[in-house]
Amino acid sequence: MKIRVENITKTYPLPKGKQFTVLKNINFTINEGDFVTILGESGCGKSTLLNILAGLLPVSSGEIWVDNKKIVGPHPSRSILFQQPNLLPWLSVEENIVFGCKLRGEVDNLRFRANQLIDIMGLSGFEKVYPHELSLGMAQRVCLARSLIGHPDVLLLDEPFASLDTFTRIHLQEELIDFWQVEKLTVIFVTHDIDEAILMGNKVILLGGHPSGIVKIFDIRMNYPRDMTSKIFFLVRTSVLKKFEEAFTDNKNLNPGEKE
Ligand SMILES: Nc1ncnc2c1ncn2[C@@H]1O[C@H](COP(=O)(O)OP(=O)(O)OP(=O)(O)O)[C@@H](O)[C@H]1O
Repeated sequence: MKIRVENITKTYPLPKGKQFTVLKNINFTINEGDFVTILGESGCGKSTLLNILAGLLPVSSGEIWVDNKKIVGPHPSRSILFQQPNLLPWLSVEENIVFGCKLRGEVDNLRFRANQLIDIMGLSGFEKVYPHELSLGMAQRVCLARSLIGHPDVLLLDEPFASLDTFTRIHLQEELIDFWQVEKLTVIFVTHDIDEAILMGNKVILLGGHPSGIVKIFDIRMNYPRDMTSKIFFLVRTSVLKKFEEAFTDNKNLNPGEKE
């Protein structure tokens, strides 16, 4: 399964007939099994791009293809995880995890799969617990389990660990990498954290400019698990930062809030 993003532009309507173009002429390809991180400064349109890939937002122009099918809306084969946990408060941990599958009637092996994920996510013993009794990190693990239970082909994550403490974040980053390697998922992960982008992605798509375009796509050829203190990590980080600074300098005369 291959995702082709062909020349997409996204313009938001503003009051008084004005428009704001956030993304312009975006082209890239994601291969099956890639772990792609989308990196860029706050407000550059990362969430917009992810929501478009999820089929939750329409493009203004351009097309996105999954194999030979055009994305025209959301689909269970593309699962999305947001920054803040969004569990249903009246359902327990296990009920939250299986909720979407039950709704779609995908009940084969559901309990087995739920138990597997509960185990992998370190939630054993918390199956009957309700969301208000969970820490933020645990709630996000439940959301991750919920987004994985339907065997999605593509997992889309919007800064999923940004609000977590350092230790929980490191733990969940490791778990996600392990899961991606075992299940051979395609992952698209939005972050504004350069270290997280390089730590996790085999490809880093750097966004920049106003409106945002692709500054560069980096192939990160480092083995997993990656070591942030290694020399190679430092060198990759430096080259990503350099590109980001070049893009920023190229655009510095533009007003970041420029509206059309
Ligand atoms: N519905 C909307 N209408 C108008 N403008 C919007 C809308 N949604 C987002 N924007 C604007 O589009 C730009 C990009 O927003 P987006 O949330 O995609 O950026 P981001 O890179 O994900 O930011 P962050 O890292 O802070 O989450 C911002 O300037 C935002 O204000």
